[in-house]
Amino acid sequence: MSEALAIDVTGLSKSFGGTRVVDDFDMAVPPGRIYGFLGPNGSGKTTTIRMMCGLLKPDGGGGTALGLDIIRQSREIKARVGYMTQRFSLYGDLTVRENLSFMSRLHALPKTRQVVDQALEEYDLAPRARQLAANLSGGWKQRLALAAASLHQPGLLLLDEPTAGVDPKARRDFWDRIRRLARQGVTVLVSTHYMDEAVQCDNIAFIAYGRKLIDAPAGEIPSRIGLHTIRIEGPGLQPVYDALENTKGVEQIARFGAALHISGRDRHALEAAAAPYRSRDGLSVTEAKTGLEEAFIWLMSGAEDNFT
Ligand SMILES: Nc1ncnc2c1ncn2[C@@H]1O[C@H](COP(=O)(O)OP(=O)(O)OP(=O)(O)O)[C@@H](O)[C@H]1O
Repeated sequence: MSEALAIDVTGLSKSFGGTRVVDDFDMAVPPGRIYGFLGPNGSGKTTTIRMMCGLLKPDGGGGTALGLDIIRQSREIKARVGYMTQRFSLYGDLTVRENLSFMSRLHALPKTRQVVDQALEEYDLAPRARQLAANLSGGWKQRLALAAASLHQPGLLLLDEPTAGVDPKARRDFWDRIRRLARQGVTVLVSTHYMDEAVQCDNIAFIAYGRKLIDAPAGEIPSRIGLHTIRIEGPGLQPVYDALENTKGVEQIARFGAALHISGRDRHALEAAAAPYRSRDGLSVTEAKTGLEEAFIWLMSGAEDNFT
């Protein structure tokens, strides 16, 4: 069935200088999915993504990307991958049009002018066609980078923290475009540290110290971990924070604006920890839905405890 999957890899491993940075990694991604990769710095997200797309040879394991063997057919896969990094990787001293024309030639696309005109139109870049790329704002730079990365109509799009430092509206526009590409069948792999990028993904793989700790639809992650959360809201929360930090049943405590979110896997112990505050004047104690953010903070600190 591997033809039907955009990515189908098993047992991938990679070491650098004797240190194993990816260990026994499996993944199956259907086409048209937006897959987010989260995890601490240096946990192996980029290395994993690069191996899955034939950009880096694994030491062990194997599989297919777009139905092609990631080791033997890496050259063919590379031609069908679009790559966008968080750094602006185009030429600042070329215009928007010149950058796209350059990319078109790099991919040896027929009818460069037509392809470039179409991309300028599709990405609303036509009014800026003659502007130097260096002079574009952050949001427009990312839009140009996405237009350039998808010019050759790749089946796989790799995004490395694509909207870092971009304003909220430009982020929203950017993600609308990513979803449009996914609807057209493009499989998107995103490595990110940003919660607002993570929530845009269909599935999320959480990677720590080279191992995949969870791989699930974004909405299912909190329940898969089995984390419960209680919200305590009101004035003067610092003493409450200090007391709950060391209370049995409270595995995690985090500030959310003017509230505290306490989380733990043992619901009864968590409720018992919060109980004394229910009767405190001015405090409101309510059950809250565990969000992705709490789930990731929990996964992240668990990974630190287990692997460092
Ligand atoms: N070409 C390389 N040579 C040597 N070490 C490398 C190489 N590429 C990555 N590493 C090391 O492998 C580890 C994993 O790196 P990787 O970039 O895959 O992590 P990451 O999860 O993407 O990190 P970040 O979130 O910081 O981008 C790091 O310790 C990194 O320094």
